[in-house]
Amino acid sequence: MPSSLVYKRPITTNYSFKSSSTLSNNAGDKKDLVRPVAPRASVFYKTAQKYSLKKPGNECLDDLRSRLDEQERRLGHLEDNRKAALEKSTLSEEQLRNQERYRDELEQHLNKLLERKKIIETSLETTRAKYESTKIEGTTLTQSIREATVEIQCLKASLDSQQCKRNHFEREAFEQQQRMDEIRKDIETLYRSLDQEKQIHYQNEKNLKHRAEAIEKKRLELEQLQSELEIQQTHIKKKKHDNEKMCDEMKEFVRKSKENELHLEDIHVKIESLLGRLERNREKMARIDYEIQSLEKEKSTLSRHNEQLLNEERTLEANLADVSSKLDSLTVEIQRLKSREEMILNKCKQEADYLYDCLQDSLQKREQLEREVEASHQVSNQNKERWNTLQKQVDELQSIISQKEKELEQELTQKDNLLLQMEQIKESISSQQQEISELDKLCRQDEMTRRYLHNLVQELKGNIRVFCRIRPILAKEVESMLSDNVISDANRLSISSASSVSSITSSNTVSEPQFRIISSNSVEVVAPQRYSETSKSSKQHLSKWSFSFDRIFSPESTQEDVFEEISQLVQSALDGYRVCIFAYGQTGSGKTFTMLGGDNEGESGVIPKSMRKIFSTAECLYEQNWEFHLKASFLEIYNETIRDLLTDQNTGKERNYDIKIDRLTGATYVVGLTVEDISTPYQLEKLLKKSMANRSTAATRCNERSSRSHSVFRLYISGRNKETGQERMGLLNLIDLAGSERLNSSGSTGDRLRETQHINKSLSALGDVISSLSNKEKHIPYRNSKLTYLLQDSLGGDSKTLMFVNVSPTAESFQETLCSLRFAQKVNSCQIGTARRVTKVDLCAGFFNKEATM
Ligand SMILES: Nc1ncnc2c1ncn2[C@@H]1O[C@H](COP(=O)(O)OP(=O)(O)OP(=O)(O)O)[C@@H](O)[C@H]1O
Repeated sequence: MPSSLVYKRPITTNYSFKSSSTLSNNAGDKKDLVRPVAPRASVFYKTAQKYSLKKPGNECLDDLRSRLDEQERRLGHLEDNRKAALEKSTLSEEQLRNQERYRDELEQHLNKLLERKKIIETSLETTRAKYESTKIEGTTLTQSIREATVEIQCLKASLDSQQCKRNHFEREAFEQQQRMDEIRKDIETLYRSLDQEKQIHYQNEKNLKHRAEAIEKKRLELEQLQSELEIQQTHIKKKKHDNEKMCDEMKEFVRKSKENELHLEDIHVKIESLLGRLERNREKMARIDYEIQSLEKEKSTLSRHNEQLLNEERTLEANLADVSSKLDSLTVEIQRLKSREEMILNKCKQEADYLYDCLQDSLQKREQLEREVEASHQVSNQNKERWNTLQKQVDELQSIISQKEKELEQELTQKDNLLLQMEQIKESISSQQQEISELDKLCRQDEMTRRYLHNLVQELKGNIRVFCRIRPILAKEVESMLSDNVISDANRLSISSASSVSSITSSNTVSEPQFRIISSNSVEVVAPQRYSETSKSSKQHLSKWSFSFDRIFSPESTQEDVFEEISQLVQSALDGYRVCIFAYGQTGSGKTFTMLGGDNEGESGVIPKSMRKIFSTAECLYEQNWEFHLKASFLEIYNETIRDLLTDQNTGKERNYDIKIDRLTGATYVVGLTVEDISTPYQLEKLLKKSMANRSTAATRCNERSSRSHSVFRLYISGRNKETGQERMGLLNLIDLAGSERLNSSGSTGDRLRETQHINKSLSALGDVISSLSNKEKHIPYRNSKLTYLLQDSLGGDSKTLMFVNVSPTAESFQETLCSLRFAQKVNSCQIGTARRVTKVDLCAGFFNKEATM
């Protein structure tokens, strides 16, 4: 509380609120509300200070005063605000609400003040009571109290006046509120009307635009129609001849023009309605212009639009005038076309007359045609008769067809029967196939029995057999006979080939020996005259000898005949036997020819033919699951020395090949000898050529190609049955022995003599071995020669041996022929045990391993 409190006393008598209209003008009179500080009050306050009136009642009064001042200020402020609100016609509701709030607050404050006044009154009464109770206080104090009560009364009066003011203010506020509401409503209506006007304006604008667009479209349509009219005009000009079409088009055009007229009338009506609307819009726009100045611009634009529309209307009217003028011209054209149509009608009448004449002619023609039809009826009757005959033929053909169909059915049934038969045949074929397979099995069994029987036959025939082959007289031998006057006429000789003579006629028996073949195994040899004379002189009286062998081949016998007989032996080698075939005879008797063959084609000998037989049989047996492997070696024994005919290293120096015997198997083998695998006949041919090239030959007096050595071809055959597991080990020895002539007849000396001695020694050793075997001696002299030692495993009880005794038919060779035949006779009389098949022991493998490694 300030020490000098300023009290602003309100006017109690002359204070009154001015009206809102006057308030604004008398804003400066607000100062009148503040009055100078009353001297009595200051005295009161001074006395109050003096008496230290710092009591609750004084404080409240001060507080009340300050509040009253504050209220006065607020009221003044409110007054100012109200004036401002009044000045501002667009006072917001918020402000009004604030004012109302302020008014409410003021009311509340007034209520509070009244309450506090009551409180203060009560407090004053209490203080008064206190004053009275204390009595200490002076009369001034009571006076002051009275003044205070006066003051309070003043305050009450001021409060009353304030209440009056408040009521007046409230009334003013209510009136203001009412005015404000009215203003607000007016503003709202103004806004609404503005919006409506805007909408109407926009709508009018849109309508105007639409109308303008429609007018534009119509204008374009009119232009298009105009162009169409022009096109139609040109079309009419071009197609004058087509009247009907033109008329239609014209009608169409007229119709369209009428439609256009109607369209134009519609447009006129629309334009009129638009004008009415425009008028209304103008009125509206005038009203809007009156109300809103901003719409004036739009009004001007609308007026411009109106002007444009008016212009368009004028142009449309002008177009319409053009169209109407064109219509007039078109009507003129139509009239012209009508006149043309009349002309055409006249022409048509003329044509009708012409056609009538033509009709008359056609009637005449018709009568003529009717006559022709009658004639054709007659023809058709004839055709009917013909048709009937054809029908009969057709019936006959149908009967034939039905007959054929029956035949076809029969054939079909036959076909079915045949099919059934085929099925039966198929079944029988399958059964036959089964039978064939069974027969195959039987065949294999038969093959087994065949081998057994073949072996038995071989055994019955004897394990060593002798075939005698008499070679023919050679061409060169005939020439020498002629030159020597041994024979006088060459025509008596039957020449079988360029190089040989097959036979000599009986009249020639004087000078040449004769071989009279009694049967297939016996031959009678008649000595030549020369030999008979010498034998008489030497007291030998025999002139003919008979010999029996297993088979005798005449000079006419071919290589095939010979091989046919020995092929069974070759088969034995495949069956697992050891077979030994050798050719014996003097030089030039045909040993090499028999074993290897001649120079000409078709003269292949035993060795190549045996190989072919073995290959073909091996192939056949392959089907019975037999697999064969062949290996071959080729050697010669020359002067008791072994030479490898398959080696490439013939340096000229003789290498000593030793013959060994495998103790386990009894097989002989040559240590270090070449053994080659043979899988094709070509390989064998190559091998034979190579061996022939390596074979040593030397010309002798007897035969310029005489071989002076024994050649031994050994073929090792190992076979195995994949199915049964059976194994067979065969060995085929094919030996071309050296010439067996005696020393006296060969006339050899030196090296040739030594060769002959070795040959004779080995051949006599062979004879000894055979005779020992035949005599079943304990000791068989195999070791006496390299040949017998080598053939130890193939000459004996376990092997099959065949000896060819080759003889020459010449008189010069007769002595040697006799010797050979005698030797062969001895061999043929030998019985050398039973052959045994090698099945388990790998004889060939023993040969291969040892011969190849040592
Ligand atoms: N059966 C035959 N048919 C035709 N010509 C044969 C016949 N046998 C042998 N010759 C011919 O007789 C000649 C002598 O035959 P080959 O050379 O075979 O006798 P060889 O006994 O082998 O003599 P060597 O002991 O000297 O070898 C050959 O020219 C041969 O062509």
